[in-house]
Amino acid sequence: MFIDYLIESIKKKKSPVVVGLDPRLELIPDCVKKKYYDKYGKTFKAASEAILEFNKVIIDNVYDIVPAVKPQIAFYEQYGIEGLDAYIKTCKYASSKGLLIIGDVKRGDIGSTSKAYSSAYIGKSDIEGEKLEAFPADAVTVNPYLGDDCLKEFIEDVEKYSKGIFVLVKTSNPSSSQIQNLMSGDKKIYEIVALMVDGWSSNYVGEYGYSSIGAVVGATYPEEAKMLRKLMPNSYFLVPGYGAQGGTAEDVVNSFNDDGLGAVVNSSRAILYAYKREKDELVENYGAAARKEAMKMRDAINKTLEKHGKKYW
Ligand SMILES: O=c1ccn([C@@H]2O[C@H](COP(=O)(O)O)[C@@H](O)[C@H]2O)c(=O)[nH]1
Repeated sequence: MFIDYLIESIKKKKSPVVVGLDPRLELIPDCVKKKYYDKYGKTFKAASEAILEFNKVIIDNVYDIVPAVKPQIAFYEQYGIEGLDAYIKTCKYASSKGLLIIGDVKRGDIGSTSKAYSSAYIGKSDIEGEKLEAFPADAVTVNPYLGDDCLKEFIEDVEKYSKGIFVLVKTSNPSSSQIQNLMSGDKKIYEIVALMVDGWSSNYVGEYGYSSIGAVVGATYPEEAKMLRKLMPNSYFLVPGYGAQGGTAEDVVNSFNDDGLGAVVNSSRAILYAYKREKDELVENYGAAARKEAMKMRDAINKTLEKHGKKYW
Protein backbone atom coordinates (compact mmCIF):
# COMPACT_ATOMS: atom_id res chain seq x y z
CA MET A 1 0.00 0.00 0.00
CA PHE A 2 1.02 3.61 -0.61
CA ILE A 3 2.07 4.37 2.95
CA ASP A 4 4.37 1.35 3.16
CA TYR A 5 6.11 2.29 -0.10
CA LEU A 6 6.56 5.82 1.23
CA ILE A 7 8.04 4.70 4.55
CA GLU A 8 10.34 2.16 2.90
CA SER A 9 11.66 4.88 0.59
CA ILE A 10 12.11 7.34 3.48
CA LYS A 11 14.14 4.73 5.38
CA LYS A 12 16.18 3.70 2.33
CA LYS A 13 17.04 7.25 1.30
CA LYS A 14 17.27 8.46 4.92
CA SER A 15 15.17 11.44 3.99
CA PRO A 16 11.66 12.72 4.83
CA VAL A 17 12.03 15.54 2.27
CA VAL A 18 9.54 16.03 -0.55
CA VAL A 19 10.53 18.27 -3.42
CA GLY A 20 7.63 20.42 -4.59
CA LEU A 21 7.58 20.68 -8.37
CA ASP A 22 6.02 24.14 -8.71
CA PRO A 23 7.39 25.49 -11.98
CA ARG A 24 7.25 29.29 -12.07
CA LEU A 25 8.17 30.40 -15.57
CA GLU A 26 9.63 33.69 -14.38
CA LEU A 27 12.10 31.77 -12.18
CA ILE A 28 13.13 29.14 -14.74
CA PRO A 29 16.58 30.07 -16.12
CA ASP A 30 16.59 31.94 -19.46
CA CYS A 31 18.98 29.35 -20.89
CA VAL A 32 16.16 26.77 -20.58
CA LYS A 33 13.33 28.98 -21.88
CA LYS A 34 15.07 30.70 -24.80
CA LYS A 35 15.34 27.72 -27.14
CA TYR A 36 11.64 26.96 -26.78
CA TYR A 37 10.62 30.60 -27.27
CA ASP A 38 12.78 30.63 -30.43
CA LYS A 39 11.09 27.48 -31.69
CA TYR A 40 7.46 27.99 -30.61
CA GLY A 41 7.19 31.70 -29.79
CA LYS A 42 5.84 32.85 -26.43
CA THR A 43 3.16 30.16 -26.35
CA PHE A 44 1.75 27.54 -23.98
CA LYS A 45 3.69 24.94 -25.95
CA ALA A 46 7.00 26.75 -25.26
CA ALA A 47 6.09 27.14 -21.58
CA SER A 48 5.22 23.45 -21.34
CA GLU A 49 8.48 22.31 -22.98
CA ALA A 50 10.57 24.62 -20.78
CA ILE A 51 8.81 23.37 -17.64
CA LEU A 52 9.35 19.74 -18.60
CA GLU A 53 13.06 20.24 -19.28
CA PHE A 54 13.47 22.17 -16.02
CA ASN A 55 11.60 19.50 -14.01
CA LYS A 56 13.60 16.66 -15.55
CA VAL A 57 16.87 18.29 -14.51
CA ILE A 58 15.56 18.80 -10.97
CA ILE A 59 14.35 15.18 -10.81
CA ASP A 60 17.70 13.87 -12.13
CA ASN A 61 19.41 15.74 -9.32
CA VAL A 62 17.18 14.68 -6.41
CA TYR A 63 15.68 11.26 -7.17
CA ASP A 64 18.28 9.40 -5.10
CA ILE A 65 17.99 11.65 -2.01
CA VAL A 66 14.23 12.14 -1.58
CA PRO A 67 11.33 9.67 -1.49
CA ALA A 68 8.72 11.74 -3.30
CA VAL A 69 7.89 14.81 -5.35
CA LYS A 70 4.79 16.95 -5.06
CA PRO A 71 3.80 18.64 -8.30
CA GLN A 72 1.30 21.43 -7.63
CA ILE A 73 -1.15 21.19 -10.53
CA ALA A 74 -2.05 24.91 -10.53
CA PHE A 75 1.37 25.76 -11.96
CA TYR A 76 0.62 23.50 -14.94
CA GLU A 77 -3.10 24.23 -15.37
CA GLN A 78 -2.35 27.88 -16.03
CA TYR A 79 -0.83 26.84 -19.38
CA GLY A 80 -3.92 24.90 -20.47
CA ILE A 81 -3.72 21.51 -22.14
CA GLU A 82 -0.02 21.93 -22.89
CA GLY A 83 0.59 22.68 -19.21
CA LEU A 84 -1.27 19.54 -18.19
CA ASP A 85 0.77 17.60 -20.71
CA ALA A 86 3.91 18.80 -18.88
CA TYR A 87 2.28 17.73 -15.58
CA ILE A 88 1.61 14.20 -16.84
CA LYS A 89 5.06 13.83 -18.42
CA THR A 90 6.71 15.16 -15.24
CA CYS A 91 4.84 12.61 -13.10
CA LYS A 92 5.74 9.76 -15.45
CA TYR A 93 9.40 10.78 -15.54
CA ALA A 94 9.59 11.07 -11.74
CA SER A 95 7.93 7.66 -11.40
CA SER A 96 10.44 6.12 -13.80
CA LYS A 97 13.17 7.35 -11.44
CA GLY A 98 11.58 5.54 -8.48
CA LEU A 99 9.97 8.60 -6.90
CA LEU A 100 6.50 8.54 -5.39
CA ILE A 101 4.14 11.19 -6.74
CA ILE A 102 1.96 13.27 -4.43
CA GLY A 103 -0.31 15.24 -6.74
CA ASP A 104 -1.18 18.50 -5.00
CA VAL A 105 -4.61 18.85 -6.61
CA LYS A 106 -6.77 19.72 -3.56
CA ARG A 107 -9.94 18.26 -5.05
CA GLY A 108 -13.27 17.54 -3.37
CA ASP A 109 -16.91 18.10 -4.40
CA ILE A 110 -20.31 16.50 -3.93
CA GLY A 111 -19.96 12.73 -3.88
CA SER A 112 -20.81 12.00 -7.51
CA THR A 113 -18.41 14.70 -8.74
CA SER A 114 -15.69 13.60 -6.31
CA LYS A 115 -15.93 10.19 -7.91
CA ALA A 116 -14.91 11.71 -11.24
CA TYR A 117 -12.06 13.62 -9.59
CA SER A 118 -10.88 10.50 -7.86
CA SER A 119 -11.01 8.50 -11.11
CA ALA A 120 -8.91 11.22 -12.73
CA TYR A 121 -6.21 11.40 -10.06
CA ILE A 122 -5.89 8.12 -8.15
CA GLY A 123 -8.39 5.75 -9.73
CA LYS A 124 -9.13 4.84 -13.32
CA SER A 125 -11.41 6.44 -15.89
CA ASP A 126 -13.93 4.08 -17.41
CA ILE A 127 -14.46 4.16 -21.18
CA GLU A 128 -17.08 1.56 -22.00
CA GLY A 129 -15.47 -0.90 -19.62
CA GLU A 130 -11.91 -0.01 -20.58
CA LYS A 131 -10.11 1.35 -17.45
CA LEU A 132 -7.52 4.02 -18.12
CA GLU A 133 -5.29 6.19 -15.94
CA ALA A 134 -5.70 9.91 -16.72
CA PHE A 135 -3.17 11.60 -14.38
CA PRO A 136 -0.51 9.46 -12.73
CA ALA A 137 -0.08 9.81 -8.92
CA ASP A 138 0.48 7.65 -5.87
CA ALA A 139 -1.39 10.02 -3.60
CA VAL A 140 -3.24 13.33 -3.83
CA THR A 141 -4.28 16.17 -1.56
CA VAL A 142 -8.03 16.48 -0.96
CA ASN A 143 -10.27 19.21 0.42
CA PRO A 144 -12.64 17.90 3.13
CA TYR A 145 -14.90 20.92 3.45
CA LEU A 146 -17.89 19.34 1.72
CA GLY A 147 -18.04 16.61 4.35
CA ASP A 148 -17.39 12.89 4.29
CA ASP A 149 -19.45 11.99 1.22
CA CYS A 150 -16.95 14.07 -0.77
CA LEU A 151 -14.07 11.95 0.53
CA LYS A 152 -15.75 8.55 0.42
CA GLU A 153 -15.06 8.21 -3.30
CA PHE A 154 -11.35 8.96 -2.85
CA ILE A 155 -11.14 6.52 0.04
CA GLU A 156 -12.68 3.76 -2.11
CA ASP A 157 -9.93 4.29 -4.68
CA VAL A 158 -7.26 4.35 -1.94
CA GLU A 159 -8.38 0.83 -1.13
CA LYS A 160 -8.96 -0.38 -4.68
CA TYR A 161 -5.72 0.94 -6.21
CA SER A 162 -3.36 1.04 -3.17
CA LYS A 163 -3.12 4.82 -3.30
CA GLY A 164 -3.01 7.53 -0.62
CA ILE A 165 -4.69 10.81 0.22
CA PHE A 166 -3.65 13.75 2.36
CA VAL A 167 -6.66 15.63 3.73
CA LEU A 168 -6.29 19.39 4.33
CA VAL A 169 -6.45 19.74 8.13
CA LYS A 170 -4.42 22.81 9.12
CA THR A 171 -2.94 24.62 6.15
CA SER A 172 0.25 26.67 6.22
CA ASN A 173 -1.04 30.00 4.89
CA PRO A 174 -1.33 33.10 7.13
CA SER A 175 -5.15 33.26 7.02
CA SER A 176 -5.74 29.53 7.56
CA SER A 177 -7.01 30.40 11.07
CA GLN A 178 -9.93 32.45 9.71
CA ILE A 179 -12.04 29.36 9.12
CA GLN A 180 -9.97 26.40 10.32
CA ASN A 181 -9.58 27.81 13.87
CA LEU A 182 -13.25 28.73 14.36
CA MET A 183 -14.87 27.04 17.34
CA SER A 184 -17.70 24.58 16.78
CA GLY A 185 -18.95 23.41 20.18
CA ASP A 186 -15.81 22.85 22.26
CA LYS A 187 -13.53 22.13 19.29
CA LYS A 188 -11.82 24.04 16.51
CA ILE A 189 -12.85 23.18 12.98
CA TYR A 190 -9.41 21.74 12.18
CA GLU A 191 -9.63 19.47 15.27
CA ILE A 192 -12.97 18.16 14.03
CA VAL A 193 -11.45 17.46 10.61
CA ALA A 194 -8.50 15.76 12.33
CA LEU A 195 -10.85 13.46 14.27
CA MET A 196 -12.63 12.58 11.03
CA VAL A 197 -9.28 11.78 9.39
CA ASP A 198 -8.35 9.62 12.37
CA GLY A 199 -11.64 7.73 12.00
CA TRP A 200 -11.05 7.05 8.30
CA SER A 201 -7.36 6.22 8.89
CA SER A 202 -7.80 3.20 11.08
CA ASN A 203 -9.04 1.00 8.22
CA TYR A 204 -5.98 1.59 6.02
CA VAL A 205 -3.05 0.99 8.36
CA GLY A 206 -0.03 -0.72 6.82
CA GLU A 207 2.95 -2.72 8.03
CA TYR A 208 4.59 0.15 9.90
CA GLY A 209 1.46 1.25 11.79
CA TYR A 210 0.66 4.20 9.53
CA SER A 211 -2.34 4.82 7.34
CA SER A 212 -2.64 5.70 3.66
CA ILE A 213 -5.15 8.36 4.77
CA GLY A 214 -2.91 11.25 5.81
CA ALA A 215 -3.25 14.91 6.70
CA VAL A 216 -1.83 18.22 5.48
CA VAL A 217 -0.44 20.16 8.46
CA GLY A 218 1.51 23.36 7.78
CA ALA A 219 5.08 23.80 9.03
CA THR A 220 4.11 27.32 10.04
CA TYR A 221 1.89 26.08 12.91
CA PRO A 222 4.16 23.95 15.16
CA GLU A 223 1.96 24.22 18.27
CA GLU A 224 -1.11 23.03 16.38
CA ALA A 225 1.01 20.24 14.87
CA LYS A 226 1.88 18.97 18.36
CA MET A 227 -1.76 18.57 19.26
CA LEU A 228 -2.73 17.21 15.83
CA ARG A 229 0.00 14.57 16.11
CA LYS A 230 -1.84 13.23 19.19
CA LEU A 231 -5.28 13.40 17.53
CA MET A 232 -4.11 11.46 14.45
CA PRO A 233 -1.41 9.04 15.72
CA ASN A 234 -1.62 6.75 12.65
CA SER A 235 -1.86 9.38 9.94
CA TYR A 236 1.14 10.49 7.96
CA PHE A 237 1.45 14.28 7.77
CA LEU A 238 2.34 16.10 4.58
CA VAL A 239 3.98 19.25 5.92
CA PRO A 240 4.26 22.19 3.49
CA GLY A 241 5.58 25.63 4.43
CA TYR A 242 9.25 24.79 4.99
CA GLY A 243 11.75 27.32 3.62
CA ALA A 244 10.05 30.01 1.52
CA GLN A 245 7.10 30.30 3.96
CA GLY A 246 9.41 30.47 6.96
CA GLY A 247 9.10 26.94 8.40
CA THR A 248 12.31 25.49 9.91
CA ALA A 249 13.52 22.07 11.05
CA GLU A 250 12.55 22.91 14.65
CA ASP A 251 9.07 23.89 13.44
CA VAL A 252 8.41 20.53 11.78
CA VAL A 253 9.68 18.26 14.55
CA ASN A 254 6.27 18.17 16.29
CA SER A 255 4.75 16.62 13.17
CA PHE A 256 6.88 13.48 13.69
CA ASN A 257 6.13 10.69 16.14
CA ASP A 258 8.72 9.34 18.59
CA ASP A 259 9.65 6.62 16.07
CA GLY A 260 10.97 9.43 13.81
CA LEU A 261 8.26 8.63 11.27
CA GLY A 262 4.87 10.23 10.67
CA ALA A 263 5.73 13.17 8.43
CA VAL A 264 7.16 14.19 5.09
CA VAL A 265 8.18 17.80 4.69
CA ASN A 266 7.71 19.64 1.41
CA SER A 267 9.73 22.52 0.06
CA SER A 268 9.16 23.92 -3.42
CA ARG A 269 10.58 27.40 -4.13
CA ALA A 270 13.55 27.15 -1.74
CA ILE A 271 14.80 24.00 -3.51
CA LEU A 272 13.80 24.61 -7.14
CA TYR A 273 15.19 28.10 -7.36
CA ALA A 274 18.18 27.69 -5.03
CA TYR A 275 20.38 28.59 -8.02
CA LYS A 276 19.17 32.19 -7.65
CA ARG A 277 21.12 32.41 -4.41
CA GLU A 278 24.30 31.09 -6.08
CA LYS A 279 26.77 33.09 -8.12
CA ASP A 280 25.53 34.11 -11.61
CA GLU A 281 27.89 31.82 -13.47
CA LEU A 282 26.19 28.85 -11.80
CA VAL A 283 22.79 29.45 -13.44
CA GLU A 284 23.28 26.49 -15.73
CA ASN A 285 23.93 24.36 -12.66
CA TYR A 286 20.44 24.97 -11.29
CA GLY A 287 20.00 21.23 -10.81
CA ALA A 288 23.12 20.98 -8.64
CA ALA A 289 21.99 23.96 -6.57
CA ALA A 290 18.61 22.26 -6.00
CA ARG A 291 20.35 19.04 -4.94
CA LYS A 292 22.56 20.94 -2.49
CA GLU A 293 19.50 22.66 -0.97
CA ALA A 294 17.53 19.40 -0.68
CA MET A 295 20.50 17.77 1.08
CA LYS A 296 20.82 20.75 3.42
CA MET A 297 17.12 20.46 4.29
CA ARG A 298 17.38 16.68 4.81
CA ASP A 299 20.42 17.08 7.06
CA ALA A 300 18.78 19.86 9.09
CA ILE A 301 15.62 17.80 9.65
CA ASN A 302 17.50 14.58 10.45
CA LYS A 303 19.79 16.40 12.89
CA THR A 304 16.82 17.99 14.63
CA LEU A 305 14.93 14.69 14.81
CA GLU A 306 18.00 13.07 16.37
CA LYS A 307 18.30 15.91 18.88
CA HIS A 308 14.69 15.28 19.93
CA GLY A 309 15.24 11.50 20.18
CA LYS A 310 13.19 10.80 17.04
CA LYS A 311 15.63 8.77 14.92
CA TYR A 312 14.07 6.68 12.15
CA TRP A 313 17.21 5.41 10.40
O1 LIG B 1 -1.20 24.16 3.56
C1 LIG B 1 -0.65 24.11 2.45
C2 LIG B 1 -1.03 23.20 1.48
C3 LIG B 1 -0.32 23.17 0.30
N1 LIG B 1 0.70 24.01 0.08
C4 LIG B 1 1.42 23.88 -1.21
O2 LIG B 1 2.78 23.50 -0.92
C5 LIG B 1 3.68 24.21 -1.77
C6 LIG B 1 4.57 25.11 -0.95
O3 LIG B 1 5.46 25.80 -1.77
P1 LIG B 1 6.72 26.64 -1.19
O4 LIG B 1 7.32 27.25 -2.40
O5 LIG B 1 7.63 25.67 -0.50
O6 LIG B 1 6.17 27.65 -0.25
C7 LIG B 1 2.79 24.94 -2.78
O7 LIG B 1 2.58 24.07 -3.85
C8 LIG B 1 1.50 25.14 -2.03
O8 LIG B 1 0.39 25.23 -2.90
C9 LIG B 1 1.06 24.91 1.03
O9 LIG B 1 2.01 25.70 0.87
N2 LIG B 1 0.38 24.93 2.20
